[in-house]
Amino acid sequence: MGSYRYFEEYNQPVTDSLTDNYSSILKTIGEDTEREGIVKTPERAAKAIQFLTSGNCQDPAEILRSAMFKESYHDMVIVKDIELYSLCEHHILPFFGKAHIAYIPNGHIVGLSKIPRVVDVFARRLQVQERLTHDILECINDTLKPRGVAVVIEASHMCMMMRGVQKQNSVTTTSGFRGEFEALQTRNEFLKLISNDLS
Ligand SMILES: Nc1nc2c(ncn2[C@@H]2O[C@H](COP(=O)(O)OP(=O)(O)OP(=O)(O)O)[C@@H](O)[C@H]2O)c(=O)[nH]1
Ligand SMILES: [Zn+2]
Repeated sequence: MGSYRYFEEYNQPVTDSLTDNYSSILKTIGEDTEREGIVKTPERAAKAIQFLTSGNCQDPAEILRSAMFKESYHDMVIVKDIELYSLCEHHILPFFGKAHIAYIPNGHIVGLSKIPRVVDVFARRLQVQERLTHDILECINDTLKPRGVAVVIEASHMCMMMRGVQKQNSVTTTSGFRGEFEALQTRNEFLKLISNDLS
């Protein structure tokens, strides 16, 4: 691990406050908060939601800057099939899927693991898929200043599956392109490579 500090500990006053709130939610939906299986649930949920929103207090640009290396390689770098789990800001229900990210270096490459870490920082916030896509795109563009950057996210939304419209198989795709990926040929090369079509 580089010098950057990732999520390590829960904030006790925040945990206490969330625990009280989850306890009243459970009572409101008719649960007995003293029964064995549930007695510790408010605290567990308090910790879970802190972890799932921990990206709010992390700086993704700092993560990238912590592992940027001077290098003359100037062809496409693709990290694909990065699994992501986020929470939709409308229902606080999960959406999950994959991110595919590419950039074309402009004097600097970045430590490969830092790309999924940036995805996690933006995913661990209340999000919509469109903003998540652009957050990742702009962060890599502004920090690494590559010749181009591309982000594609494919995700399923639990708020459309477990409730509401109840569609189990729909997948939402969002994308963003900057710099050299705005040219059709480069963009198509990236899209072909992430589609597993290597012919
Ligand atoms: N654009 C976008 N919409 C999202 C995302 N996540 C959830 N939504 C949508 O947010 C919308 C909120 O609409 P509302 O009509 O206020 O909420 P609702 O009554 O719960 O809507 P239904 O889900 O249709 O029952 C819904 O259409 C959701 O499908 C996202 O990442 N991007
Ligand atoms: Zn939702």
